[in-house]
Amino acid sequence: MNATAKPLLRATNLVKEFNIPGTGGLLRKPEVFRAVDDVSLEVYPGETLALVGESGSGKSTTARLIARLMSATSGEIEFDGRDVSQISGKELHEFRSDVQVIFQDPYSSLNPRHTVERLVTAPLLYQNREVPGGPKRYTQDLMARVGLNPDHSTRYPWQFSGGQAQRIGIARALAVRPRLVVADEAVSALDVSVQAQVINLLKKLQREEGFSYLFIAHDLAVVRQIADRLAVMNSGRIVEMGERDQIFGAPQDPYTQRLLGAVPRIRPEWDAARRENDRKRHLAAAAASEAAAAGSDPLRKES
Ligand SMILES: Nc1ncnc2c1ncn2[C@@H]1O[C@H](COP(=O)(O)OP(=O)(O)OP(=O)(O)O)[C@@H](O)[C@H]1O
Repeated sequence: MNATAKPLLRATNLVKEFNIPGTGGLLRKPEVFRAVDDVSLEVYPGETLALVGESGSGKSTTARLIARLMSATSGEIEFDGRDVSQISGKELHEFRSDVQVIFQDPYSSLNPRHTVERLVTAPLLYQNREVPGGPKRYTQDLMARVGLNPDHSTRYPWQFSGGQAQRIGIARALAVRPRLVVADEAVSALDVSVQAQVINLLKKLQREEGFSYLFIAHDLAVVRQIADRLAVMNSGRIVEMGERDQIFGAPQDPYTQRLLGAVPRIRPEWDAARRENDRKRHLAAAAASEAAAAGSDPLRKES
């Protein structure tokens, strides 16, 4: 990375703690679990920073803090030189044009009752922004850009395959011309061949638009194809950060060495439980995102 470039995003000493019910009976006090523990990172204009680590290492929570879908317990987030850690209302709306999220499961993050046209133009309409050329034309142009048939703009998400539905999610993220796209396991649910096509699409769109990615993934083969730099997370902390080739070629931290040496395998039943858990969390996050775009601040509702 160019040492003189200014970061687009800077997160400093981010901490997120969750209260979890205590074990051992009703009278036990809740315990505090620190999911994100003093995370600092920077994302530069036009680059892809991949956040990698095993399941539960805190990647998604970090992504949500950065996208302001969840409030941090402490720490700071600067976007384009401005502190956005505490913004709300109109400022938070504006921030949502700059930072968009693509979720893992398009079927649960896209409202099944809305047509592609409504889904794709909603972020603009929420922000009272004009839809250039009108909703239909704008949607169709975006659909063509993400490799979907523009004639299908009046269809619903469930009428598309998984890979196509994820392209709708990508089109929706692009509709507001963001400067940072947070891709949270955006290709993890797709078959390998579809995955490769969507990764190529994500790279092409970045070349065309010049935005940055914070790319959350546990699959190192995927990360290798897309990342410029990597930040490796373990138990809520970043244990190593650097250029992709340097980390893949000569990982320094023992955890990174283990991660690269043995991609963790999980039993199918655990995977199913994890996906269900993911699905619920993504639904909640998508609802929070829609509520935020619609004008209410989801952070106020958070316990
Ligand atoms: N709302 C919540 N309440 C309590 N604990 C949570 C909550 N969200 C996440 N966690 C916990 O925080 C830890 C980090 O979760 P996170 O989803 O950020 O990890 P991850 O690296 O993205 O893993 P995965 O790929 O499985 O989602 C996990 O132990 C998770 O169970």
